[in-house]
Amino acid sequence: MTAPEPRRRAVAVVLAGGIGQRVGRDTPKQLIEIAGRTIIEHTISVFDGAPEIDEVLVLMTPGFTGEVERLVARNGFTKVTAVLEGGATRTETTRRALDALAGRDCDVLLHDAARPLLEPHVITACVAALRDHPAVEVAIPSSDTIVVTAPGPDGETVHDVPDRRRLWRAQTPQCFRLEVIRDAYERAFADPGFGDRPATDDCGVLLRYRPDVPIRIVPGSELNMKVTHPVDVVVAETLLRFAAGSGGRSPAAGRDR
Ligand SMILES: Nc1ccn([C@@H]2O[C@H](COP(=O)(O)OP(=O)(O)OP(=O)(O)O)[C@@H](O)[C@H]2O)c(=O)n1
Ligand SMILES: C[C@](O)(CO)[C@H](O)COP(=O)(O)O
Repeated sequence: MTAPEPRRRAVAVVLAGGIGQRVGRDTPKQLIEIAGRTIIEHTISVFDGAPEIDEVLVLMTPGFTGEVERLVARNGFTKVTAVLEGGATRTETTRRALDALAGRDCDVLLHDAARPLLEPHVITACVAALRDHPAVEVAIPSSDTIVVTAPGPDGETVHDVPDRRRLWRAQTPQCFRLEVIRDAYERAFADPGFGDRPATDDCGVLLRYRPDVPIRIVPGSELNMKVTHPVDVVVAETLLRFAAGSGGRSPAAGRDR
């Protein structure tokens, strides 16, 4: 019997380079305090405490890296090796992270700082899936019907209603063998047409520039919401307090389509 291959080093990248325009506060939304800690502290804490994660890299909004370094020191997050400045878009922030890891032999888990409710079992499933798959996307089946629109004479009109059984909502982390996602990003940034259609996630960049690489789905969770709009701050706070008071029992249990 052959021994299983040792797993590669796993680096979590916390993407926190945004300003949180839609939440509309004076400071980046990842610095909003909910349930006793800032959003970014909740997020880093999940990775810092995950046995499968060897290292955490944080990309923060320019002007706020010192603030995050203070939070890292205050919490004693031992796996954080660097807090770097993010770029002007999420994609540029990802690229900076990938450049910082150039030449390393590792897997990378790219995660939105704005998803502070990530559950440890999802990280476990992602790292396990990376043993056999070069790319992994965390997603949940869509419980809403999704419609495709087209511009009509009086505004947007419904053009198509795709089969919901094949529709999923992408979350993060999105996880890759480093060399695979670095290659996709190099191709993307060399393509003058890359900016024509904004890339909203990293698996989308891989699909577009390395369509030969299959992307494996790992089930996410309704709990792993993204704090995007003002109401999400209230929802995330409620869920975090519930999770803290329920001994880890997930309020997302019982999800269905
Ligand atoms: N230049 C950017 C923009 C976004 N992000 C990060 O990507 C994640 C998802 O992005 P989003 O929710 O859109 O955050 P913001 O860009 O901050 O929000 P908004 O679009 O409302 O300004 C967030 O953790 C955000 O900090 C990033 O690292 N660098
Ligand atoms: C990556 C992502 O969270 C997957 O759902 C999402 O696309 C990020 O979008 P945003 O507009 O940058 O928040």
